[in-house]
Amino acid sequence: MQPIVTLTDRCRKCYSCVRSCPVKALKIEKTHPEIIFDRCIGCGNCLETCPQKAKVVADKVQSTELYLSSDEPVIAVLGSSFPTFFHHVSPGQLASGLKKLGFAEVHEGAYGAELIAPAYAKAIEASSLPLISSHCPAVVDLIERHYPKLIENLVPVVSPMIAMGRFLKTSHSRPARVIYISSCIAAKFEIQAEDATGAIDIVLTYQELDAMFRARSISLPALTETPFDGIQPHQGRLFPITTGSFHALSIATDPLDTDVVSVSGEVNVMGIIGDLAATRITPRIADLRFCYHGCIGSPCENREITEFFKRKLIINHYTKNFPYRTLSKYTGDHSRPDVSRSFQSKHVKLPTPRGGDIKSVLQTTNKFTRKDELNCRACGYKTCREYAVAVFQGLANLEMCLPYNVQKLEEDRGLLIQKYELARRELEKEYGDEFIVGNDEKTVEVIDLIKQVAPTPTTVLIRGESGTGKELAARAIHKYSLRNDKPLVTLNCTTLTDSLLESELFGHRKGSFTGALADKKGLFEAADGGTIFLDEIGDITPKLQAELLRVLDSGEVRPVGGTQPKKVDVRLIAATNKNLEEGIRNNWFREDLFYRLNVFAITMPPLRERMGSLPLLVHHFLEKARKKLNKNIVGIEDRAIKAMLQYQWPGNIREMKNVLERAAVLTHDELIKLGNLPLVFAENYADGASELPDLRSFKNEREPHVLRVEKKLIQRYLSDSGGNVSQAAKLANIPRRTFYRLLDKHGLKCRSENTPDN
Ligand SMILES: Nc1ncnc2c1ncn2[C@@H]1O[C@H](COP(=O)(O)OP(=O)(O)OP(=O)(O)O)[C@@H](O)[C@H]1O
Repeated sequence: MQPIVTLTDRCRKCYSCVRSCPVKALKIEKTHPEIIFDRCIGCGNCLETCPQKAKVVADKVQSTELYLSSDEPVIAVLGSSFPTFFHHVSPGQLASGLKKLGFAEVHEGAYGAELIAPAYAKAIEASSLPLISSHCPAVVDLIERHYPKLIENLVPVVSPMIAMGRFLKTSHSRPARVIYISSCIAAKFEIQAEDATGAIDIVLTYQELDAMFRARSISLPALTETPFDGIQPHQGRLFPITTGSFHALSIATDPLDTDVVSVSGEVNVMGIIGDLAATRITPRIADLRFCYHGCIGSPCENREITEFFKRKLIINHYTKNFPYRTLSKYTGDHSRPDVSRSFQSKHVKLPTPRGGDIKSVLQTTNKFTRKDELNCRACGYKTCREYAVAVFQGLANLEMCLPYNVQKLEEDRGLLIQKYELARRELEKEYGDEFIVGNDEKTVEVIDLIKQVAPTPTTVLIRGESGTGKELAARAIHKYSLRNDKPLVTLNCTTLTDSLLESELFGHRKGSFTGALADKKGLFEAADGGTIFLDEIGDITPKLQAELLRVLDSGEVRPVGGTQPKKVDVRLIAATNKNLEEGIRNNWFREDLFYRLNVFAITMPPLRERMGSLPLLVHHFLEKARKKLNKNIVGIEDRAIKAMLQYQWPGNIREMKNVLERAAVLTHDELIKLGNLPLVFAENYADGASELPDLRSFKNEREPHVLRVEKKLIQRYLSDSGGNVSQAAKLANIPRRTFYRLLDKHGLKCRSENTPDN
């Protein structure tokens, strides 16, 4: 497992980590920036700067506990900055706490600096090249991964931590585990490096150790002191503070000496590395530490006290004496461990952009001239060009450019407003100011019910066959309710899958399922204060039925993947053309939900039961068609209305609306004629004509017969021509276009220009 992990659900893509990463070791994935460990130097900046704490140190407490519960002795080594983190207790109390946790021995890591000091002296003596200290693992990684040219300048010696590990492991006759406790994130990476593996088993942070004490209810201030077990360090204790490494490593310095430089902190280190790489400077030794103020300034250090106080604590610790009972195995005539180390290039070359590549990325993000390059750094890169290179190399993506995104959002917003406006106009056309048209007994009854229930908060279940005006009724209820200044949100439950429907209704939290890229409000929330209309309620699954029932009972919605419920004030209107009672009997609809919905039921009568309103409806729909088609239609002939009255309508009013719209399209007159209606009307009309004495006239009676003969003739020509329309038209001696018109008029189709199917 890598030492740093990303908690993707916490990430809010603010790019703080990208901004703070000195080597741009982050690749932007869909939901979060992911660390590219081949480039990462383990400086821990991303941990420190993430406002959401989405980047965290991989937990090593569990693996430590596992070692502690094994038969092997486990040795604790306290990093040299430990007095700054555990400054409220004495070193002896800390040692007692560690023993209570089960550690067999406690050592000071500062001794490691003393172990490597002679090797440093030798290296400095022998080298003709400017040397770079190799005790800071972040600096080593920086050189190995990003400045391989400087590898030969690294002091070929391990860090104090690895020296300690090697020392302890070689001093033990039987296998022992070594846990190093420090504030250094890079140390967690260092123990995985090929040339350093095996010396240290786990690097724990001070915070992790503190958590172990708390988990076991060990109160350090209440403990009596226990002596340390290793060799007591001296000047090594100064190692964590700036320039302290000179004392610790016995490097002679003089303030006037430009041959020895000591630098700490990212900006200074990056600067000096640049100078060294460009051979602008050639000191004898450059002592570099990536953290500001040295090892007491690392990301996992105690942030509650200042660096000045920490420095004082380290110096106090250096001058103080505390109990040590050095085990004999460490004092004997043992050999010093091998502290040599080699380094290799771990540089991964990224693709280099060519001439036009950068320009094309810049242009994609609306940067056409130098002036357009704002270099605002919101993406995390210093300049737009640096960012464009990162996009080209696949590290960054276009979404990261804030000015581009703002502009895009503005444009999208404009487009959405346009689309919304179009959709609104369409709805307006469809339902608009329209109220339920009709003066027959059943329609009047329905209108009365609507007027009664509308101003109340009662849930309404609208039932009726397809196209009988259920949605129209729902809109009327909302319109006449006290909520009409708030939204009416409608949803057709058949159009979505179960899971999408759930998230559509109740919303979802980011990451709750694939594709949930951000938090989303559900329709219940969108309808807060208003009305929600759930059409085709009979189509929702039992799981969703249960959830809906819960919402209706509690008045609270819980987004998918969320834990916090939210109160909503929504009036529910549901509609269905299904037989819900049958659903209860056959177990596809919950009885409790049915009663919850069926508080007030309105059944929309089918058209066949509203024939008294047919003339009114006809005029209403013709008026709509007139507006829609922008055609001057003044009315409809009596015969057509009578034919419509005679027709055996199913229940669907929409069908009648469509018949009239089609007629309005076909007519060349200002008047809709019987002939403009589908043939079946004329045929029916003829069959029932005897019942309509006032319509008897030669002309009226002749028309349906003529139509029938016309249809038969067309069918015969088609059959004689083997279904070929051009040939059929020739046989009939009429233009092809006229033949096609006749086919359309009689509802005839030619099978791929072959045989008629009617
Ligand atoms: N009484 C009426 N007055 C005016 N227009 C009506 C009437 N009844 C239905 N309509 C019109 O018929 C069409 C179908 O109505 P609506 O969509 O409300 O029916 P529905 O029962 O909800 O249909 P579905 O079952 O297909 O969802 C709409 O264009 C509507 O305006």
